[in-house]
Amino acid sequence: MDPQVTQATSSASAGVIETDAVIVGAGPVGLFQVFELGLLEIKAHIIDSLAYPGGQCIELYPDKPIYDIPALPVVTGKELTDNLMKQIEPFGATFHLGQEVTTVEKQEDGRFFVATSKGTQFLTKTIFIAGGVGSFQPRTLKVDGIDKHEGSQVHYRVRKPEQFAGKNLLIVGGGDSALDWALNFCGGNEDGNPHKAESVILLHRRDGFRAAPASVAKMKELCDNYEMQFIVGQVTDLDEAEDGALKGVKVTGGDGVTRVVPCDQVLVFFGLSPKLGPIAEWGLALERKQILVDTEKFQTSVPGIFAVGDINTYPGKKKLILSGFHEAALAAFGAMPIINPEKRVHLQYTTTSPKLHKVLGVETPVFD
Ligand SMILES: Cc1cc2nc3c(=O)[nH]c(=O)nc-3n(C[C@H](O)[C@H](O)[C@H](O)COP(=O)(O)OP(=O)(O)OC[C@H]3O[C@@H](n4cnc5c(N)ncnc54)[C@H](O)[C@@H]3O)c2cc1C
Repeated sequence: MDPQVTQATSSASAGVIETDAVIVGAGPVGLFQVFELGLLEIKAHIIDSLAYPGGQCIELYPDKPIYDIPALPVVTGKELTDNLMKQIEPFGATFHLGQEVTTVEKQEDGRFFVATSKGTQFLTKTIFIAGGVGSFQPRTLKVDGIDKHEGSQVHYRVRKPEQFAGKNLLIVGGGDSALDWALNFCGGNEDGNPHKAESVILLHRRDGFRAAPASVAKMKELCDNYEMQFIVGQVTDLDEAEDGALKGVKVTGGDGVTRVVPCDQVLVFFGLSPKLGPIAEWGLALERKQILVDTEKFQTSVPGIFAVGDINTYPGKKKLILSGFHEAALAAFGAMPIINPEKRVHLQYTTTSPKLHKVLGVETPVFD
C-alpha cells in the first residue's frame, strides 16, 4: 500500500472515532468514494476485512486486463488499484484494514455507531457501504468438531509465524499460500530460519498445484531430500487425545484408505470466498442479498446510509466498476445535506476548482 495513505494501526485504543463518513469496503468503488467525498472536502475512514485495498480486482484478478475503464484502454486489476490509491492520496483517508465491520446502529442524535471485528469504533454522520460481493473470508475445512480447535490448533491465516516454530505442522492446500507457508516453515537455510518447524507435511487432494512453478519445484526438491513430506488425500476426521486436544487428523488417500497423520498444528489454505455476513443484519431493505437503493443518491432504506458498487441493486443495475464510480459521485452529493446542512454545494469541475488545486498542490490553469 502507498505509504502516503494513513493506515490506522491502533485505532481501537484511540476510543470512539468521530467522523463525517465511514466507507465499508476498500474495493475500487470504496476507493473512488474517498475521492468523491474528498472533492467535497469530506475526509473518510475506510475499512476492509482484507489486509490490503483493491477488493475483487486484487483478490480475484490482479494480473488480468480490464478493458472498460474510460480512457484506460487496458489496465490490470492491480494497476487500477494502484492508480486509485494514488488518486486518493491527497485526501488523507484513514485506512483500517484486516477488520470486518460487524455492527451498525443508529443513535438518538441521528449518527451511526459502527464497530469492527478488531474493536475499532466510530460515530459517524454517514456510511457508504461499498461491500461488493461481501467480505472475503477463508474457506474452512469441513470436518465434524473442527470448530473447537480453530484458533488454537487449526488456523486459516498465519498472523504470528513464530507460534509455529518447532512444531509438527500439517499444511493443507495446493495454492500459493499453502506452498509459500510450507516452504517458509521448512526453511532450513544456512542462516537459520526463526520460524523453522520440527516437521512439515503438505497435504493436497491431488498431485497438481495452482501455485508458482518455482515454489512447486522447490517443494519437490525438499521432499526428495526428506525435509518435507507431501501426501495426496483429504482430511476426513480428527484424531483427538483424551483431553480433547488435537493430536492428528485422519486422511483418506486416493486409494480409499484412511490413515492417521500425527501433527501439533493444522494450517488450512483453501482460498477466500465472499460472504455478505454482518451487512445482512443492519436493518437495510435487501433484494436477493443486495441492498436496495434509490437512483438519485444511491441511499438505502435508512437515511444516511448509502450503498455503492456491486453490493447495491436498483432497476437496470449493472455490476461494473464504471457504474460504481458514477454511484459514488452521486452518493457523495446526496450525503452533503446530512454531513453539512448549512453548506450549499455546487458542482465544480476539477479543471477549474482552486480549492481542489490547493489540496493537490497544483496551479489553477488560466483560460484565455
Ligand atoms: C474475474 C473478474 C473479472 C472482472 N472484470 C471486470 C471488467 O472487465 N470490468 C468491470 O467493470 N468489472 C469487472 N469485474 C467486476 C468488478 O471487479 C466489480 O464490479 C468491482 O470489483 C466491484 O467493486 P466494489 O468496490 O463494489 O466491490 P469489491 O471489489 O467486491 O470490494 C468490496 C470490498 O468490501 C469488503 N467488505 C465487504 N463487506 C465488508 C465488511 N462487513 N467489513 C469490511 N469489509 C467488507 C470486501 O473485503 C472487499 O474488499 C470483474 C470481476 C471478476 C471476478
